[in-house]
Amino acid sequence: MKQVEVNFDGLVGPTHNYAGLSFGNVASLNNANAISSPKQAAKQGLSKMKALADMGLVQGVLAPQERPDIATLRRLGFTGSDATVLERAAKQSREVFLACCSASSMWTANAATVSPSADTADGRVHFTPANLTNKFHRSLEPEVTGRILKSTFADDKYFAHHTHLPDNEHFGDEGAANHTRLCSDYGHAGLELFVYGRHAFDSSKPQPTRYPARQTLEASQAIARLHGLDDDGVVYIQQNPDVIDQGVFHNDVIAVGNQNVLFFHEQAFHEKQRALDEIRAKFGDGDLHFVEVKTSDVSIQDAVTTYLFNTQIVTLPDGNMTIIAPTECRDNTAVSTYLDKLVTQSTPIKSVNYFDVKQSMRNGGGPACLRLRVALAEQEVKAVNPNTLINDAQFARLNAWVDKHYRDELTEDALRDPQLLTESRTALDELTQLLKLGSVYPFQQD
Ligand SMILES: N=C(N)NCCC[C@H](NC(=O)CCC(=O)O)C(=O)O
Repeated sequence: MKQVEVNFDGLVGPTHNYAGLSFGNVASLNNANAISSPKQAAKQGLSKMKALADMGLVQGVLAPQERPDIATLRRLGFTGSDATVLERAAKQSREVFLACCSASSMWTANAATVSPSADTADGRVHFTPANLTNKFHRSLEPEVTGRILKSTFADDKYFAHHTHLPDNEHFGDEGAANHTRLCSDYGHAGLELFVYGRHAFDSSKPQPTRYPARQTLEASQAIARLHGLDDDGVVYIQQNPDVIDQGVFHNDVIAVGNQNVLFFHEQAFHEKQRALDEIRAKFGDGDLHFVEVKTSDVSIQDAVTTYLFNTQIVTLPDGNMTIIAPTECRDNTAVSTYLDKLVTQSTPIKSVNYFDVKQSMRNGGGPACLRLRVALAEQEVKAVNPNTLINDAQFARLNAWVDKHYRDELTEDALRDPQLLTESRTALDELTQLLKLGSVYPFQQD
C-alpha cells in the first residue's frame, strides 16, 4: 500500500437532535425543534463509510461524545443525582440543557486539524483538537475529542497530539473545516491552506457583520507553529466576509481540495487573486487544477442549501477522483447541471456519487463535515487502532450496535428522559469495547 488519505467519519451519537444551536448556520436555525431520528442518522453515516470502504478506500470511524453532558451541567451548578441534574437543567435553563445534549461531535471535520508526516518538522502526524469556542455546545467537545484521537492514533512514534488552543474567541479554531491540503501525491510534502474568517487582534481588517467568523488568523498560525510546518508549505487566506454573512459558516461550505485540485466558488476568498497566485507559486511545478465555480452557474444560496462544496473529493485506487455529494446536489437543477458538466471536463474529477445524509444536512452538516481526513503512510496506517477501521465485519457490528441502542425518533421532551441518559451511556460503554478505545468518557472515569 502506498500513501493514502483515510477519512475518519464521526459516528452519530444517540442524542442526535435539532436544537437550533448554531447562529450563522442556516440549516441549524431553520430546522430547530424538528423531530430527529438518531437511528437513521447513524445508519446514513455508516452507509457512507461502508460505501467508501467498498470503493477501495481506507475508511475509519471516530466515536461520538457522551451526551447529555452531565459533567458540564454539574460544573454549571446543577446538583443532585444524574437524573435530577438533567431535570433541573431542563427546567431552569433550557438553552444550556439543549447545548449539553447535542450530538454535534458527529461533524469530525471540526474535531481537529491534522498535518501529515510529510509536512511536519519531526516527521510525525500532528493532531490539534479544535476548541470550537464560537458555539457553547461545540466548545464542550475538545477534551474528549483529544482522548478519542489519542486512543485511535496511540503510537507516539508516529503520532503527536497537542492540547486544543486557549478557549477564547481570539483563538477560535474550527479544525479541518477551515483547512485543506494540496499535494502532488499524499506522501509528498504538501501545501496546507488555512482559511480564516477574521483577524483577532486587528479590527481594521474586514470581517462579517451579520454572522460570526468562527476561525481567526491567529488560531491558524498557532496550529501551523505547533505542527512544525514550513512557511513555504503554508498559505493563509481570508474567507470572503460577505459569504459568511450569507450562511457560509466554515470554508468547507464553499471550497474543498484534494491532491492537485482546488474546487471553490468564485466568491469564496477575500483577495482571491493574491491567494491563488501564492498557492500556485508555493505548489511548485506540478499539475495544479483550480476548479472555480461562477456565481452565474451556482449562486451562493444554492451552494449553501445543496452543500456542493461540502462534498468529499476522493482519489480512487485507479487514480481518478470522484465527488461524494449529498443527494441535495442531485435534486437541485443548477448544481446537478454543473456537476454533470464538470465530470466531462479535463480535470481529475471523473464521477459523482450521491449519498443520503439528510439527518446531518438538516443541521448544516454535509458529507465533508462528517469526516476528518488523515493522510497516512503505510506504516502509519498499521499503527492506527485497527478496530476503528471499517471493514465488512466492523460495519456489521456497528450497524447492529445502532439497531440495539438507538431510538427511531427524538423530541425535546425525550431528551429530558433520564432513561435516554442510561441508554446512551450503555451504548457508549459497549462502543468503547467494540472499538477498544479504553475509558474515554467522563462517566467511565467517575
Ligand atoms: N461545516 C462543517 N465542517 N461542519 C458542520 C457543523 C454543523 C454544526 N451544526 C450544529 O452544531 C447544529 C446543532 C443544532 O442546531 O442542533 C455547526 O454549526 O457547528
